[in-house]
Amino acid sequence: MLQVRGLVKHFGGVQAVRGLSFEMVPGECVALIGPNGAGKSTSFACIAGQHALTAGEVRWNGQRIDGLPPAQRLRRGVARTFQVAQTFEALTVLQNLQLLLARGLPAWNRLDAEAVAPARALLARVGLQALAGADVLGLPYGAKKRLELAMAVADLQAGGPALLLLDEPAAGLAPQERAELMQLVKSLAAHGQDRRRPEGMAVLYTEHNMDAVFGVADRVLVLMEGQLVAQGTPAEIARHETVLSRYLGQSFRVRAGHA
Ligand SMILES: Nc1ncnc2c1ncn2[C@@H]1O[C@H](COP(=O)(O)OP(=O)(O)OP(=O)(O)O)[C@@H](O)[C@H]1O
Repeated sequence: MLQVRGLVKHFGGVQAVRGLSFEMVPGECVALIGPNGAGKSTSFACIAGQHALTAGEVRWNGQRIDGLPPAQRLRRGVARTFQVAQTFEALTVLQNLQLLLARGLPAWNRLDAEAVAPARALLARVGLQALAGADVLGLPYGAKKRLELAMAVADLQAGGPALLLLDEPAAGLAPQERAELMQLVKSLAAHGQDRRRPEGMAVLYTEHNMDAVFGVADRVLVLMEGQLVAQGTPAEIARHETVLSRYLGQSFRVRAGHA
């Protein structure tokens, strides 16, 4: 279980996050939304370990993870994607994944034998099997976003409860590609990457595009001015007066499917 308690983050005099608390469990897909400057990125970065907290704590399975370096967070089953894919562009899609699964360059010589089967399985899971041999450099943007996701999941191969943190996973995608990628995200939350995680994984993502929230997330957290003003199912959030009047607006209220 992820437990965020009383998370506060100040940048000098700027109170970016002012006491955020929530919990989530594996199998849940939770979206963190809110207007520009609401504190989404800062909250995400605090949970993902990029920023030290001003106050509060972040626990995963009962243990504090705020302040832990990335390698230790990964060992506890906490991985994240970055908006800009951190790939080796001169290598193929398959080689990038093999490299991650073999845990780094010193293992390069034994890559083929040990990591090719899990790398291929993961590529199939994210719908990239046809591009396994393609160089990352020339990959279409949508495929890069899928590879980004696969690489974050590859970090979680060890098994055990997993938390996947996704920073705007579908940013920059056209509507059809966005919808397909978000269904993949939802499926990873519900079912995990393979049979070793039947309970699924906890997936927390930030998002600006409401199509990637409603119809995808199990639960939505709405931040405004650094505070959680609402949380609930998409249907509850779509009816929430404060959220509608201060963020989503009248046009959202009347759009078919969201009301
Ligand atoms: N590194 C920083 N130094 C100083 N102030 C910052 C820093 N990062 C964020 N802030 C401020 O903290 C507040 C929250 O910003 P944050 O980027 O977390 O909001 P957001 O909800 O992610 O916004 P957006 O949707 O525009 O990305 C803003 O007032 C922002 O200017």
